Amino acid sequence: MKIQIINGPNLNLLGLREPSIYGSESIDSYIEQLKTQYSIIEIDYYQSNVEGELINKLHEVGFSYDGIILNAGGYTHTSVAIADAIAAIKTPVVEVHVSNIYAREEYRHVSLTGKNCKGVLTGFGLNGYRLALESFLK
Ligand SMILES: O=C1C[C@@](O)(C(=O)O)C[C@@H](O)[C@@H]1O
Repeated sequence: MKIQIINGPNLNLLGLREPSIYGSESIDSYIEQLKTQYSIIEIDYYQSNVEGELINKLHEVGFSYDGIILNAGGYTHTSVAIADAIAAIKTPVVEVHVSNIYAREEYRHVSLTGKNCKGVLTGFGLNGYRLALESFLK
């Protein structure tokens, strides 16, 4: 089984960025733990701060991988183009947010991308990535 994790803008700074909201664990060490814990799954990790690069990655893996876990960061609330890319590909996408977007500013309550996803996990911290991974095993 091949799973692609895609993180969008500012998520390279997880661990450093607003730790009261996003926690203090770095994403790189978290991904390493996931790879160790789920060694039977091929887990690839990609991060970009650039909208078009996220779309290119969705196209690249979206016809061959078994699942995509996407945290599009702030683009979640603004990007028609990423929502269209999710609709265009074959691989199911699970959307993840580290924070609970519904408990935050009103402009974060709308996810343009979530509608085209298999499901959305929000507010479980970094554990959301593991829960999303588990959802592909069932
Ligand atoms: O960059 C992010 C991170 C986020 O996607 C999350 O993981 O909680 C929530 C978004 O509103 C925000 O812009």
